[in-house]
Amino acid sequence: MNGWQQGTIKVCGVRTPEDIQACLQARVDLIGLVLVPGSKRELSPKQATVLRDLIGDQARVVGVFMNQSYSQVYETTLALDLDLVQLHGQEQGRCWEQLGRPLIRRVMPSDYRRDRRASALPLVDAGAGHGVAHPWPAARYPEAMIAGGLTVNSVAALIEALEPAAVDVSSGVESSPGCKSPRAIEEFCRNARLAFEQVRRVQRSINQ
Ligand SMILES: O=C(O)c1ccccc1N[C@@H]1O[C@H](COP(=O)(O)O)[C@@H](O)[C@H]1O
Repeated sequence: MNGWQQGTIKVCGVRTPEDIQACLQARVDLIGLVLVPGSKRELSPKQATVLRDLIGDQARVVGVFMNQSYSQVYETTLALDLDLVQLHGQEQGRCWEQLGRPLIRRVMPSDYRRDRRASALPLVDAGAGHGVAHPWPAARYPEAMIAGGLTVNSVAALIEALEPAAVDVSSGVESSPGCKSPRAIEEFCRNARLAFEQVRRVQRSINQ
Protein backbone atom coordinates (compact mmCIF):
# COMPACT_ATOMS: atom_id res chain seq x y z
CA MET A 1 0.00 0.00 0.00
CA ASN A 2 1.45 3.42 -0.90
CA GLY A 3 -0.54 5.19 1.78
CA TRP A 4 -2.70 7.30 -0.49
CA GLN A 5 -6.00 7.87 1.23
CA GLN A 6 -8.75 5.65 -0.17
CA GLY A 7 -11.75 7.75 -1.12
CA THR A 8 -9.94 10.60 -2.85
CA ILE A 9 -11.94 12.43 -5.54
CA LYS A 10 -10.35 14.50 -8.32
CA VAL A 11 -12.28 16.74 -10.70
CA CYS A 12 -10.23 17.85 -13.66
CA GLY A 13 -10.47 20.53 -16.31
CA VAL A 14 -12.06 23.38 -14.37
CA ARG A 15 -12.17 26.62 -16.32
CA THR A 16 -14.24 29.16 -14.41
CA PRO A 17 -14.68 30.53 -10.87
CA GLU A 18 -18.12 28.84 -10.86
CA ASP A 19 -16.43 25.49 -11.53
CA ILE A 20 -14.16 26.07 -8.54
CA GLN A 21 -17.10 26.97 -6.34
CA ALA A 22 -18.93 23.78 -7.37
CA CYS A 23 -15.85 21.68 -6.59
CA LEU A 24 -15.34 23.28 -3.19
CA GLN A 25 -19.00 22.93 -2.32
CA ALA A 26 -18.84 19.23 -3.23
CA ARG A 27 -15.65 18.88 -1.13
CA VAL A 28 -13.52 17.66 -4.01
CA ASP A 29 -10.05 16.67 -2.77
CA LEU A 30 -7.99 17.34 -5.91
CA ILE A 31 -8.79 19.98 -8.53
CA GLY A 32 -7.05 19.63 -11.89
CA LEU A 33 -5.93 22.57 -14.03
CA VAL A 34 -5.23 21.46 -17.61
CA LEU A 35 -2.05 23.12 -18.89
CA VAL A 36 -1.76 21.06 -22.07
CA PRO A 37 -1.54 23.12 -25.29
CA GLY A 38 -4.39 22.34 -27.66
CA SER A 39 -6.73 20.81 -25.06
CA LYS A 40 -10.26 22.17 -25.08
CA ARG A 41 -9.70 22.72 -21.37
CA GLU A 42 -6.33 24.45 -21.69
CA LEU A 43 -5.94 27.45 -19.38
CA SER A 44 -3.86 30.50 -20.18
CA PRO A 45 -1.30 31.43 -17.51
CA LYS A 46 -3.57 34.25 -16.38
CA GLN A 47 -6.69 32.06 -16.13
CA ALA A 48 -4.74 29.39 -14.26
CA THR A 49 -3.42 31.96 -11.78
CA VAL A 50 -6.89 33.32 -11.05
CA LEU A 51 -8.31 29.82 -10.48
CA ARG A 52 -5.34 28.72 -8.38
CA ASP A 53 -5.71 31.76 -6.14
CA LEU A 54 -9.43 31.08 -5.72
CA ILE A 55 -8.74 27.54 -4.55
CA GLY A 56 -6.09 28.61 -2.07
CA ASP A 57 -5.67 25.81 0.45
CA GLN A 58 -9.30 24.63 0.25
CA ALA A 59 -8.33 21.71 -2.00
CA ARG A 60 -5.11 20.40 -3.50
CA VAL A 61 -4.30 21.73 -6.94
CA VAL A 62 -3.01 19.41 -9.66
CA GLY A 63 -1.34 20.74 -12.80
CA VAL A 64 -1.97 18.47 -15.78
CA PHE A 65 0.83 18.27 -18.39
CA MET A 66 1.39 16.00 -21.36
CA ASN A 67 4.75 15.50 -23.12
CA GLN A 68 5.97 19.02 -22.24
CA SER A 69 9.54 20.01 -21.49
CA TYR A 70 10.93 19.75 -17.98
CA SER A 71 11.69 23.47 -17.84
CA GLN A 72 8.17 24.40 -18.87
CA VAL A 73 6.61 22.10 -16.27
CA TYR A 74 9.08 23.30 -13.62
CA GLU A 75 8.39 26.98 -14.23
CA THR A 76 4.61 26.49 -14.27
CA THR A 77 4.76 24.39 -11.11
CA LEU A 78 6.53 27.21 -9.29
CA ALA A 79 4.44 30.00 -10.78
CA LEU A 80 1.16 28.34 -9.79
CA ASP A 81 2.49 26.79 -6.59
CA LEU A 82 0.99 23.47 -7.66
CA ASP A 83 0.45 20.84 -4.98
CA LEU A 84 0.81 17.90 -7.36
CA VAL A 85 1.98 17.43 -10.95
CA GLN A 86 0.15 15.07 -13.32
CA LEU A 87 2.24 13.74 -16.21
CA HIS A 88 -0.21 12.37 -18.74
CA GLY A 89 2.17 11.48 -21.59
CA GLN A 90 5.26 9.33 -22.12
CA GLU A 91 7.50 11.38 -19.84
CA GLN A 92 10.61 9.36 -18.97
CA GLY A 93 13.70 9.90 -16.86
CA ARG A 94 14.35 10.75 -13.25
CA CYS A 95 14.34 14.55 -13.67
CA TRP A 96 10.62 14.68 -12.88
CA GLU A 97 11.29 13.59 -9.32
CA GLN A 98 13.24 16.84 -8.89
CA LEU A 99 10.11 18.95 -9.34
CA GLY A 100 9.66 18.57 -5.59
CA ARG A 101 5.98 17.75 -5.97
CA PRO A 102 4.18 14.42 -5.69
CA LEU A 103 3.68 13.00 -9.18
CA ILE A 104 0.50 11.57 -10.65
CA ARG A 105 1.56 9.51 -13.67
CA ARG A 106 -0.85 8.26 -16.24
CA VAL A 107 -0.43 4.58 -17.05
CA MET A 108 -2.39 2.44 -19.50
CA PRO A 109 -4.54 -0.24 -17.82
CA SER A 110 -2.62 -2.98 -19.65
CA ASP A 111 0.74 -1.63 -18.33
CA TYR A 112 -0.32 -0.96 -14.76
CA ARG A 113 1.31 -3.99 -13.12
CA ARG A 114 4.57 -3.53 -15.09
CA ASP A 115 5.07 0.23 -14.84
CA ARG A 116 7.98 1.02 -12.51
CA ARG A 117 8.17 4.83 -12.83
CA ALA A 118 8.14 6.68 -9.52
CA SER A 119 4.66 7.98 -8.79
CA ALA A 120 2.85 9.07 -5.66
CA LEU A 121 -0.41 8.09 -7.27
CA PRO A 122 -0.53 6.17 -10.55
CA LEU A 123 -3.44 7.25 -12.76
CA VAL A 124 -4.84 4.30 -14.67
CA ASP A 125 -6.48 5.81 -17.76
CA ALA A 126 -6.60 4.69 -21.38
CA GLY A 127 -7.51 8.19 -22.63
CA ALA A 128 -6.68 11.86 -22.27
CA GLY A 129 -9.82 13.70 -21.31
CA HIS A 130 -11.99 12.33 -24.13
CA GLY A 131 -14.64 10.84 -21.88
CA VAL A 132 -14.30 7.38 -23.38
CA ALA A 133 -14.97 4.48 -21.02
CA HIS A 134 -12.72 1.50 -21.52
CA PRO A 135 -13.17 -2.15 -20.60
CA TRP A 136 -11.46 -2.61 -17.26
CA PRO A 137 -9.43 -5.78 -16.71
CA ALA A 138 -10.95 -7.60 -13.74
CA ALA A 139 -8.50 -6.47 -11.06
CA ARG A 140 -8.25 -4.32 -7.95
CA TYR A 141 -6.47 -0.93 -7.92
CA PRO A 142 -6.02 -0.11 -4.21
CA GLU A 143 -2.92 1.98 -4.87
CA ALA A 144 -4.15 3.88 -7.91
CA MET A 145 -6.53 6.51 -9.22
CA ILE A 146 -8.83 5.43 -12.06
CA ALA A 147 -10.12 7.62 -14.89
CA GLY A 148 -11.53 7.38 -18.38
CA GLY A 149 -15.15 8.07 -19.13
CA LEU A 150 -16.31 7.92 -15.51
CA THR A 151 -19.79 9.35 -15.03
CA VAL A 152 -22.34 10.08 -12.34
CA ASN A 153 -23.98 6.77 -13.27
CA SER A 154 -20.91 4.56 -13.59
CA VAL A 155 -18.67 5.71 -10.76
CA ALA A 156 -20.25 3.73 -7.92
CA ALA A 157 -20.15 0.37 -9.71
CA LEU A 158 -16.55 0.97 -10.79
CA ILE A 159 -15.45 1.81 -7.24
CA GLU A 160 -17.15 -1.29 -5.88
CA ALA A 161 -15.66 -3.53 -8.60
CA LEU A 162 -12.11 -2.11 -8.79
CA GLU A 163 -11.60 -0.73 -5.26
CA PRO A 164 -9.31 2.14 -6.34
CA ALA A 165 -7.73 4.61 -3.94
CA ALA A 166 -9.12 7.51 -5.98
CA VAL A 167 -11.34 8.47 -8.90
CA ASP A 168 -10.80 11.19 -11.48
CA VAL A 169 -13.38 12.73 -13.81
CA SER A 170 -13.59 15.46 -16.40
CA SER A 171 -15.99 14.83 -19.32
CA GLY A 172 -18.48 12.98 -17.12
CA VAL A 173 -19.28 16.11 -15.11
CA GLU A 174 -19.74 18.40 -18.13
CA SER A 175 -22.99 19.58 -19.69
CA SER A 176 -21.19 20.21 -23.01
CA PRO A 177 -17.54 19.74 -24.05
CA GLY A 178 -15.37 21.78 -21.68
CA CYS A 179 -18.28 23.16 -19.59
CA LYS A 180 -18.65 21.77 -16.10
CA SER A 181 -22.06 21.10 -14.55
CA PRO A 182 -22.24 21.96 -10.81
CA ARG A 183 -25.07 19.49 -10.38
CA ALA A 184 -23.11 16.66 -12.00
CA ILE A 185 -20.06 17.47 -9.83
CA GLU A 186 -22.24 17.25 -6.73
CA GLU A 187 -23.87 13.98 -7.81
CA PHE A 188 -20.59 12.43 -8.88
CA CYS A 189 -19.04 13.16 -5.49
CA ARG A 190 -22.08 11.90 -3.60
CA ASN A 191 -22.21 8.64 -5.55
CA ALA A 192 -18.45 8.13 -5.26
CA ARG A 193 -18.45 8.71 -1.49
CA LEU A 194 -21.32 6.28 -0.91
CA ALA A 195 -19.49 3.65 -2.95
CA PHE A 196 -16.16 4.20 -1.13
CA GLU A 197 -18.06 3.84 2.15
CA GLN A 198 -19.61 0.58 0.92
CA VAL A 199 -16.15 -0.74 -0.04
CA ARG A 200 -14.85 0.12 3.44
CA ARG A 201 -17.82 -1.68 5.03
CA VAL A 202 -17.13 -4.82 3.01
CA GLN A 203 -13.39 -4.63 3.76
CA ARG A 204 -14.12 -4.26 7.49
CA SER A 205 -16.44 -7.25 7.49
CA ILE A 206 -13.82 -9.37 5.69
CA ASN A 207 -11.12 -8.34 8.17
CA GLN A 208 -13.22 -9.14 11.26
O1 LIG B 1 -8.85 17.02 -20.04
C1 LIG B 1 -8.04 17.20 -20.94
O2 LIG B 1 -8.28 17.98 -21.86
C2 LIG B 1 -6.73 16.46 -20.95
C3 LIG B 1 -5.79 16.79 -21.90
C4 LIG B 1 -4.58 16.13 -21.93
C5 LIG B 1 -4.28 15.16 -21.00
C6 LIG B 1 -5.23 14.81 -20.05
C7 LIG B 1 -6.45 15.44 -20.00
N1 LIG B 1 -7.40 15.11 -19.07
C8 LIG B 1 -7.32 14.02 -18.15
O3 LIG B 1 -8.21 12.98 -18.52
C9 LIG B 1 -8.76 12.38 -17.35
C10 LIG B 1 -10.27 12.46 -17.34
O4 LIG B 1 -10.80 12.02 -18.51
P1 LIG B 1 -12.36 11.91 -18.82
O5 LIG B 1 -12.71 13.09 -19.61
O6 LIG B 1 -13.10 11.87 -17.52
O7 LIG B 1 -12.44 10.64 -19.59
C11 LIG B 1 -8.22 13.18 -16.18
O8 LIG B 1 -7.11 12.51 -15.65
C12 LIG B 1 -7.78 14.46 -16.80
O9 LIG B 1 -6.68 14.98 -16.09
